[in-house]
Amino acid sequence: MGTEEITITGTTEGRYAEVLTPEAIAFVVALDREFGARRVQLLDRRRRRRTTRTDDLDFLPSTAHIRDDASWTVAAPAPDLLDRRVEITGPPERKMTVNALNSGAKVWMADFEDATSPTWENVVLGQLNLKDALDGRLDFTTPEGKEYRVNGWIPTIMVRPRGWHLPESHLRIGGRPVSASLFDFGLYMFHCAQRQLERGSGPYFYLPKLESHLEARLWNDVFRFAQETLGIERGTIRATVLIETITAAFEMDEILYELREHSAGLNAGRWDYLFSMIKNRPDVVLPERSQVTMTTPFMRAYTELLVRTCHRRNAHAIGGMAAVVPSRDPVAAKRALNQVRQDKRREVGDGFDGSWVAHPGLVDTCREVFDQWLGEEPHQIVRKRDDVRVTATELLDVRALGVQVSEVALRTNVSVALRYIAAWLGGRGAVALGGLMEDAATAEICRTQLWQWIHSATPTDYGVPVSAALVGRMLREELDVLSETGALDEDAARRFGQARTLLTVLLSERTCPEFLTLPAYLRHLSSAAPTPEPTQATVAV
Ligand SMILES: CC(=O)SCCNC(=O)CCNC(=O)[C@H](O)C(C)(C)COP(=O)(O)OP(=O)(O)OC[C@H]1O[C@@H](n2cnc3c(N)ncnc32)[C@H](O)[C@@H]1OP(=O)(O)O
Ligand SMILES: O=CC(=O)O
Ligand SMILES: [Mg+2]
Repeated sequence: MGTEEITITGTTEGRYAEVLTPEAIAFVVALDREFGARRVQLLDRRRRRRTTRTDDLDFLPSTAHIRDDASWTVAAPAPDLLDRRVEITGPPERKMTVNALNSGAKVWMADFEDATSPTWENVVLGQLNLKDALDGRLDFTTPEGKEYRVNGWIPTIMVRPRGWHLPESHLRIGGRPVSASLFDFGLYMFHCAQRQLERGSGPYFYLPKLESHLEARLWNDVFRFAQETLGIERGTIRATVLIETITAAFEMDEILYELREHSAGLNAGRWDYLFSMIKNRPDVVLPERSQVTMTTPFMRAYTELLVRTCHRRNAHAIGGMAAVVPSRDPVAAKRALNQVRQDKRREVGDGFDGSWVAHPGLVDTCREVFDQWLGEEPHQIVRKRDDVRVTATELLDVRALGVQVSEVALRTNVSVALRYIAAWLGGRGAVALGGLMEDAATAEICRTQLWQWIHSATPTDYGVPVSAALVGRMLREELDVLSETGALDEDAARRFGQARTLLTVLLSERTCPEFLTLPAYLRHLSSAAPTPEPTQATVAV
């Protein structure tokens, strides 16, 4: 232990060096040495659980005592996480960081997961932007002369590290890539925890894509270790876990329990949840995205259970993303605001304490809805929702949705998956397509639906079943339209070509591939030449 060579492949020069200091790298390496093996075991457990399951999912008998025990609660909220009525999310790209900090939201979630394409540049400079924001050094002027300045008050910052499934291949210990979660978490803790504490806030996190309470336990142990190593009082870190996998929905109480000394509640990560549902129930074909709304019984069961579980443990329940973005066309913009308003009204009525928006233009709408309901109260945790009773059958009830796929739906999934992957390969992890916010979670839905429709030969509304050949033809047509209209320069054409190949491979697998971001990262980003030219640095730690 401790003698393997530490290598960084990727630029470490210029302002990168302010993030990649030997001490910061040593901290990430220490985290990975301590917890890397457990992460690998848990990923293995995920695989075994998925491939060996014969019965339907259910609440765990072994943890019934935790669910039945009414006496425990999570830690009291940190003062600046008491009122979370509107949270904006987005990648910590420099301009968007300024805009998010000026958005007027209560919380900004700086996202290294669904909204970020994990190029070396994005993940390291994202950390730099966070550090600069806390040092008051974020202001800049574009070459066109537009000034970006952070106004006085800024939202509470929460950081979402990448999920347990992803490696960070640019930092290796003895040739083995470190965990991307520990890389993102470790760099932020190292550089920003103390800075946050000095301004009266703290190191706060969102934890994505957990599949079990054992993964929450791992995070809790990571938190303890980090606090102890950095000399920060135990219980300072706060973390909100996204419930966005079907297996985690059965372990909400257990996840809160594992993290209770650091917990800041749960969030309903609806898009990944839908993705997880499609992956875990390949036999049950879901209709197109727009038809599976939050009032669909199995989605409603999940959010109702989430609110009840959180409030019973004095924890915040945070709502999800209405994935529309305001358009420049006034009619479409009004429609988008109405859609967001309706979504937030449902959430606040159900008991959520706050919710997410994807765009600064939606902050006011979300706040108005919550203001109207909450008034001066910071949250509604007193509403215990004892009326809610949700069974395993209700969580899994996707039977009633038997389908026929329309040509429009099929083409939309093809187009969104292709365009999103191409954008991601070019370094953009979130894009607006057809008035909708598309990120890794929504693109995964498109991609897994295509897989599911092909593999179950789902009937279409124009008489032929969905097949690989049909999807292949649509992919070609989509690319033809793009090149005929001159939309693709040489670089974009290359990325679209890579996206098409990747998508074709993913759709032809016999079992539905776990994630698109993992093979995409390993094929295209992990050794991609960063700008400026890569250096091979060996760091002494
Ligand atoms: C399923 C989930 O996990 S949801 C959470 C993860 N996903 C996200 O966080 C997505 C966040 N949203 C975004 O990334 C963006 O809104 C996009 C990509 C969808 C659309 O962005 P754009 O195409 O730039 O939209 P638009 O042109 O309307 O933006 C107007 C301005 O608002 C800014 N802006 C838009 N969204 C955001 C945001 N979320 N945070 C900060 N600034 C934003 C833009 O940078 C732009 O700034 P400028 O006027 O200074 O140039
Ligand atoms: O992360 C959020 C989601 O909906 O997925
Ligand atoms: Mg998600």
